[in-house]
Amino acid sequence: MADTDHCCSTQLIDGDGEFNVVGLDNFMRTTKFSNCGLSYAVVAIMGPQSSGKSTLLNHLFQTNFREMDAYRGRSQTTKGIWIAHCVGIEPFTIAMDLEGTDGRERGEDDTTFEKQSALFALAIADIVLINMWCHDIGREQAANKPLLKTVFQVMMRLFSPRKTTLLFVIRDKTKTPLEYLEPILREDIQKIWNVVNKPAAHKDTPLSEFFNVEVTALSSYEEKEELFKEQVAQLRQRFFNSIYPGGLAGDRRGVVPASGFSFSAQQIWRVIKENKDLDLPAHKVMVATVRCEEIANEKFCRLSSDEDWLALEEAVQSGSVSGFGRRLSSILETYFSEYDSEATYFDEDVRNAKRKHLESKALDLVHPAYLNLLGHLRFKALENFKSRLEQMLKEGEGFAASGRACTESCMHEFDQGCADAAIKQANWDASKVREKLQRNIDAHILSVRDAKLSELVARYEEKLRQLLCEPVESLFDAAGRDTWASIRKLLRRETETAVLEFSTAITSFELDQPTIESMLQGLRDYARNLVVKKAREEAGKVLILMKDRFSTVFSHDNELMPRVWTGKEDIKTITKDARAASLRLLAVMAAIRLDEKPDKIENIILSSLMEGTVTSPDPLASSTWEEVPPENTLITPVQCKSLWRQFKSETEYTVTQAISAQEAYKRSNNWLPPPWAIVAMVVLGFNEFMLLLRNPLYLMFLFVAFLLSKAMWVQMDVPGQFQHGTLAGLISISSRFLPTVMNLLKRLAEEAQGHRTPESPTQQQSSVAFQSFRNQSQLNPTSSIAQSSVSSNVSVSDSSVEYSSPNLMQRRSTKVQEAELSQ
Ligand SMILES: Nc1nc2c(ncn2[C@@H]2O[C@H](COP(=O)(O)OP(=O)(O)OP(=O)(O)O)[C@@H](O)[C@H]2O)c(=O)[nH]1
Repeated sequence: MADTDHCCSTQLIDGDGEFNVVGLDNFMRTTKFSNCGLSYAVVAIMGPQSSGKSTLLNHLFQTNFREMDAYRGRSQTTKGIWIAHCVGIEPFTIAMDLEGTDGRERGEDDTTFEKQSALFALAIADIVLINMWCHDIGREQAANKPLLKTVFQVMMRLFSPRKTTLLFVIRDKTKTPLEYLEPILREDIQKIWNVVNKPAAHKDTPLSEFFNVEVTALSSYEEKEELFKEQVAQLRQRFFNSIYPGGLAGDRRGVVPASGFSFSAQQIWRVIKENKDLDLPAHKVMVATVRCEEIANEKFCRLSSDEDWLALEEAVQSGSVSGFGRRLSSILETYFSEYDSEATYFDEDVRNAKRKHLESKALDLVHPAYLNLLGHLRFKALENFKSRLEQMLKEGEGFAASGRACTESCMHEFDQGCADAAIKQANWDASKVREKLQRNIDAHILSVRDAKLSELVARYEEKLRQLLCEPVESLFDAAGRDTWASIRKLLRRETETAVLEFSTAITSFELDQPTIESMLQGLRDYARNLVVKKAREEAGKVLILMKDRFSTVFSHDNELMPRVWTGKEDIKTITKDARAASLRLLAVMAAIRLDEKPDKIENIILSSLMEGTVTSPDPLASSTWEEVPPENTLITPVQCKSLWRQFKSETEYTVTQAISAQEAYKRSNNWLPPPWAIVAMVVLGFNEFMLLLRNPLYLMFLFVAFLLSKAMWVQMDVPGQFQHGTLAGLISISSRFLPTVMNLLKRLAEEAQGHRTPESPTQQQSSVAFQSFRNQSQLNPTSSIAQSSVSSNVSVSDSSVEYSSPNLMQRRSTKVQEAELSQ
């Protein structure tokens, strides 16, 4: 199919009824017809074949429709329907040249091209020129009669006619003036209208309801060409501003916007060809629907690939973007307003519905970026909150006040960010993200608060631990009647001080009263548990403590001086006292008495174990103490009993040792021979005694020997050495002094012989050792005594050393040494 047979005209529908979509689109593009909106008019011409239709259009609108060559005779030249742009006429006007009618009636068959094209022209055109020969007016067999009948009949098939202007152009007018011709023509038209079959709804509808009838007459183009052109030029003027009120098509209805013209024309022709009724209002809605959708889709596609939008979307991926809302609003506005301007002339309801759809799609497209941005804003606000809170807390601000201030500032910043991100086209709701931020902030505050409070609690717990543990341990070490009272007092004092300080420290957290109470109670419980734990620890080593107590009492006198078992001591009483002291310690350790409730544990223990009072039933044959709840019991009565047995068996050795030491001491002090031996010595040695008295040299020798013996006696602590038995004493003394004495005697012998030989290295060493010992003795006269005292005490408390812990041993040794040194 040829698109453009003439340079400016386009075949819209060919002789076979094929619609030239490409040609029409090309026409619309080249003439920029699509941009005309509603400001355009369509002028169609119909009439008998070779009645000069193309000639008239060409002269009227400066178009170039093909005309018949007059010299080649009358034959049909125009096939199908052609269109052309009427250059120079405002508004944009399209001329439509229809194939000529053949002047014969074809019955009621609507499928002929003649009727189809007539219906198409009536549905599309605002003005229809009916070309007719002047001599046909008033004639019964006029060629235009079937044409008019066709026009009126098809008009009935349009549900809502467009009020088309029918401009009757009388060709080859005679001298008869138009004033005479027009009424005859109108009468002819009315007659035809009257006989046309009309639907019941339009039975009495006047012609004027459907048509504006205008009549004009032109002289013959062939015979009076100049006059013809003059009249055509005048007629042309009537097509200027034809669509405005008062114009040829001033009261037209149901115009399809120019951008929908192509689609509309195609659809109309399709419906006509399918021989269906042409519901113009429905068609208009359909055209609007299709076109608005097309426009909306096109806008959406362009928005999706808009460079500004893509840049914005990318920027939002990596962080917050300032001015997001303003920039996005502007981008969206561009496409929405383009849609509005392009769809403005389409059916309002359809247009609005499609706009909403476009908005919804566009907003769906950009909404993720908005959410992304809100995510950044939320993250940023939360991070700012964290750092600000930390800073304020570092500066010493109160916790709750800092939390409030930081929350307020960060939420305000977030709100500002949201306002900046908001777009004009939608009322996006940031409240969910805001709530999430608030939740995040609250959770952070809570976690920081918990951490700070835990830190504070730990600090006070550590403080309590330091204030309570050692003093409590020390009180247990010195366990006595007042131990638990002292512990209670200590616990109360330190706990209340700590609680007071702690409650002041947590004021800035502005906690609710129940929480404060629970925390303070927690601290009190902690302190109490510390003491309980310590008490359990000490109770766990009660046997050692008892033995330690026993040793302390047993091995020291009332002035805490180490005992020397001289034989005068009442070991039985001392043992009893020491055991009683140990049992009192056991009684102290047997139960926790933090609640100041009196009990009879000490009485029970002392009477049952110490005094051996037998009562029935045995108060110690139980696993609970009377008046003491099980959780406060540290050592059950039964355990006390078994501990006592173990204690007694383990301390027995100490007592035995003490008795042995006492007997040894007695033996070592009783060194004089028996009286009968002394008498025998005096009787038998009388002569020798007298010899000594008579010889002063012997007397002097005896005196010197006595002094030396005495010195050695004292120096070597001979009685002390013999405390452990005679043999041990002899070995100890001989091992210490024999080499020295031997050397001394050797030297004396050598000197007596007068042979002074050089000293051997061994002799030199011995001499130096002897000298050092003497010096030491002179410098620290007590050291040897102290040494011997310590060794004696260690021997007494052997058993206690065996069971005591190292520090206890050290403590004991130190105590003993100190006491001895001060002595
Ligand atoms: N008598 C007379 N002849 C005319 C007039 N105008 C044009 N013609 C002649 O009529 C013949 C047909 O002219 P067209 O303009 O081709 O007529 P048409 O109606 O377009 O023809 P089809 O499209 O084939 O139906 C030509 O030879 C014209 O010169 C006129 O006003 N009077």
